[in-house]
Amino acid sequence: MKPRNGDGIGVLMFPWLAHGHIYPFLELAKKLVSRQQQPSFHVYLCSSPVNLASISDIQLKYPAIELVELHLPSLPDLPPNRHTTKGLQTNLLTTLYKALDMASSEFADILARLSPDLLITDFFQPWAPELALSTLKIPTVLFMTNAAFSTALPFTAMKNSGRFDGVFPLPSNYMFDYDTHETPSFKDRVFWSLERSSGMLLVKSFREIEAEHIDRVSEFIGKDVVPVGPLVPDDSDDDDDREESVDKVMKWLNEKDPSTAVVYISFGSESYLSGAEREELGQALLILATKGLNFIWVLRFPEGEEMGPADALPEGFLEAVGERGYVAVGWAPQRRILRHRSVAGFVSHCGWSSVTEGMKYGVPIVAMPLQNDQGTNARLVEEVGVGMKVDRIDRGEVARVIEQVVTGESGNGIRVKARQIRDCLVENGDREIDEAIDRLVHFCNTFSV
Ligand SMILES: C[C@@H]1O[C@H](OP(=O)(O)OP(=O)(O)OC[C@H]2O[C@@H](n3ccc(=O)[nH]c3=O)[C@H](O)[C@@H]2O)[C@H](O)[C@H](O)[C@H]1O
Repeated sequence: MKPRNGDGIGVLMFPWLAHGHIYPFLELAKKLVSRQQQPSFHVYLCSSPVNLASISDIQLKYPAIELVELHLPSLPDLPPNRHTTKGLQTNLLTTLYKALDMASSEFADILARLSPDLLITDFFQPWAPELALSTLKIPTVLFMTNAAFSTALPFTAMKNSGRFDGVFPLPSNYMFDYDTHETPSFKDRVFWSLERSSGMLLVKSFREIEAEHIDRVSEFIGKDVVPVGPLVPDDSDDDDDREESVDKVMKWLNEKDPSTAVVYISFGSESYLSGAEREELGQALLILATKGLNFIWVLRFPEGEEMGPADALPEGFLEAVGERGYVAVGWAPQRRILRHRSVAGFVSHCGWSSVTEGMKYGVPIVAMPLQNDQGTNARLVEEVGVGMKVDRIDRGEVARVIEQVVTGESGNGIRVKARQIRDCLVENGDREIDEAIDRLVHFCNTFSV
C-alpha cells in the first residue's frame, strides 16, 4: 500500500485514557520518529486535552510527534478535567468508557482529516479500527501496553474449558448504539479489539521473559504478535527534572550511606490502598525500620479523597521512622529512584510499566497487586523469578516478604535473577524495537484490504 504522506509513514496513535497506556504509546512514538533509515515516521498522538496537557512539551524534543485533541462530551460527574483515569474514582470508569465511545464521530473526523497510513490503537475503543478500516481502508495495529501473559490467560481458560474454538465471541459488525446497547464490558472491548487488528499486533514486552505467552496469544488470535521491548524511557528523557519535589527526594536518597538498603513503594497512577491496607503496610515498615531498613513511600489518593501523611499513616508513624523513611505525597520520580544505587527493593502494585521498569533497573519486586491485570503481572514476576507476591496485606506477611526479597538469604536467587534480566536488557539494547519497526514498515507496505 502506497504511503499516504509523501515518502514517510503517517501514524495516528490512539491510546486508552490512562497514564499507564499513554506513556508506553508515547515511548513507541519516540522510537518511530527517531528511526534513521527511510521511510521515516510522522506520529499524531490523539487523546483528551487533560491527558495531552501532561505531555505538552514533547514536541520540543520530538517535532515529528504532533498532539491531536479529542473532545469527549461532558457527562454528569465527568467534566473535561476528568477525561483521564489519573486520580479518577473507580466508580466513574464506566462513565469514562461511555464518554470516549460518544466521541467516536469526532474521532472519525480526525481520521478523515489526517488520513494516516496506519492507526495504532488500544483495547478500550474497538470502534476505532472499524471506522479506520471500513470507511478509509486504513490498516490498524493493536498495541498491547500490558503483558502478553494477561492477554493469553482468558484464551487459555476458555480453551481448557472447550469454549474457545478460535471464533471470537462477538459479531464482527457490532457498532456502538447507546439507544439499544449498554456500554460494552471490558472483556468485550478486549476481544473485539483483538479481532479488529488488521493483521499484526504489538506488545510492550520482550521474548526473554514472555516468549511462550507472546506465541500463545499469536496462536490463539491467528495474527503476528510482535514484542517492542520494555519501552522504558531513556534516562535523558526524565520528564520531572523541573520539579522541586524531585530535588527533595533525590537529596534524601543521595545522603544515604551507600550500604543502606532503601525500598521504594508505589502503586501507580490509578490504584489506591484502603485505609486498612495503609495501616498494615505502615506497621510492616515500622517493624523493618527498627531493623535498619529505609524506604520511600509514594502516597496517592483519588481526587477529592486526599489526606495528609499524618492522617493517612499509623499513629506516630512519621516520628517513629524519622530519617529512615521518606513519604512522597502524590508523585515521585520513579525511574530516577529505581536506578539509584541504594534502592534494593520495589514494593509495587505491578502495573505493567512499573514491572518493566523494575526489570530494566534490576530491582527485585515485592508484588502487592490491587486491581486489573496487576494480579497476572504479579504471577509473571514470580514465574520469571524477579520477585515475590505477598499473599495478603497484613503487617507480618508484608514485613516477611520485604525482608526476604531485599536482604534474606532465601531471596538471594531473586536478586540474582533481577540482575540477570537487567543485564540481558542492557545487552539487547534496541534490538527488539528495531525489529518491530521493520515489521511495521513491511506491514504498511504490503497491506491490502
Ligand atoms: C498498563 C496499565 O497501566 C495502569 O497504570 P498505572 O499507572 O497504575 O501503573 P503503571 O503501568 O505501573 O504505570 C505507572 C507509571 O507512572 C510512573 N510513576 C508512578 C508513580 C509515581 O509516583 N511516579 C511515577 O513516575 C511509573 O514510572 C510508571 O511509568 C495500571 O497499572 C494497569 O494495571 C496496567 O496494566
